[in-house]
Amino acid sequence: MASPFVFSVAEDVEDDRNYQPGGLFPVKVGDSLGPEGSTRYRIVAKLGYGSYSTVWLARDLVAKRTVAVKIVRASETETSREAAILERLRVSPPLTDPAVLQLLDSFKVTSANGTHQVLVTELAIRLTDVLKLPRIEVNTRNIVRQVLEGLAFIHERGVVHGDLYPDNIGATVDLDSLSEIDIWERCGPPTIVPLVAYDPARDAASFPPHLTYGPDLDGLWKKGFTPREPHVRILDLGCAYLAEQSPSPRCHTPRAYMAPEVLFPTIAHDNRDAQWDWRADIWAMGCTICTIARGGVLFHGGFTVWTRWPDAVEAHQRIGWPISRQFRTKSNPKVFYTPEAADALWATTLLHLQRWGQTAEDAQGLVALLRRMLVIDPMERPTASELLKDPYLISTTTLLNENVSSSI
Ligand SMILES: Nc1ncnc2c1ncn2[C@@H]1O[C@H](COP(=O)(O)OP(=O)(O)OP(=O)(O)O)[C@@H](O)[C@H]1O
Repeated sequence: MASPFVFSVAEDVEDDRNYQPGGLFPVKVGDSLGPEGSTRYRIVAKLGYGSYSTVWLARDLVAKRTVAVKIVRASETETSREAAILERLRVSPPLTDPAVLQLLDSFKVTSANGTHQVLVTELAIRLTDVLKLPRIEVNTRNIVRQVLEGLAFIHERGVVHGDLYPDNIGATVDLDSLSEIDIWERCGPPTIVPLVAYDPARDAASFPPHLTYGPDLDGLWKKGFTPREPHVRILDLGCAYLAEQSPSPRCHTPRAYMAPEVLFPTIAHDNRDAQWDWRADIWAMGCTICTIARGGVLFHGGFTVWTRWPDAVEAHQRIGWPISRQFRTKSNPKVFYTPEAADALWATTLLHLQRWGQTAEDAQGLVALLRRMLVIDPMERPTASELLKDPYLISTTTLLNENVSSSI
């Protein structure tokens, strides 16, 4: 469908065709919104957009803090599980730092396009971006402990995340000391593209006057609005489900992070409704930790040139035992597994970790932990709580301050 707007842009902003009944909430910088028609949250800047929402930096004028406001498409508002899941993961004092993004408020707003769920949460940016900032203390063991504490917390509350990969691991940033005026002064005006409808009769209330680009917030983050030791947050519960729900919903984890019990049936038999549970989170978190700790990307989601199997399938076979008979098909690549092949794959990870500043002892400890998580048979994978007792995490050796401010 062609864009109904004259100055249509394709990159780095939401698709303007989503501004129609059932679609996105029309909003712009400077607007205010809140529960029951209040004006509690003032929109300060664009943070991003996804398939179902736009996300904005906003100032909470009541609590005097800076928050993220996610406004969900009208068509998704009834079916979205995110508010219920975030509600379940909300903590109250004395538990204050659970490593899972915290919901602060939720309400609904109405526009010409319908009713939209609004989720007000803490502000968080990607952990991999935080680790590149100057003055940040990168303590890999501490970060691994935090992500596993977050995952244990999610699972103990009966939630399966379902979309774990490095972009969905964040860290807190604290802009509470800055008013909206401070932020505008520091960031300057946002780049905008006017939305001019071809059809003069198009309902002007169904789209904002312009599309807004996110400002470059790097300058702000560099000014020290993040704690020196990152406070990890597991993000994006949009694909999560309650463990008691059966059957499990479709798994949206990217292929490179998808557990074999989901990846094999999906690729081999186009079984897009394969069953999976918290054990698939353990696998995905293992791959995620490896990347965040700079052990490299373990499995690649792209397809090999010579089969219709993604590289990840081959690699899964290398680290595990041969995949079970039920997944073998004519186009299934040869089974590669030998203990030596598995060791070789892990030796590369070990090398990466050491190259990026970990001691041999720490790197070996981390690889041993990852090998416990990345087990082909889901029934053999430990829970996140069990993993928190791994020798790597309870080790009493002095933590090294691996201060690496260069890129990941
Ligand atoms: N709490 C937050 N703090 C800062 N930025 C955020 C926050 N939540 C979301 N964002 C930004 O908004 C973008 C879209 O958010 P999110 O992925 O939750 O939306 P979505 O509609 O569920 O998208 P999808 O399902 O396609 O990933 C993120 O990539 C991120 O850049």
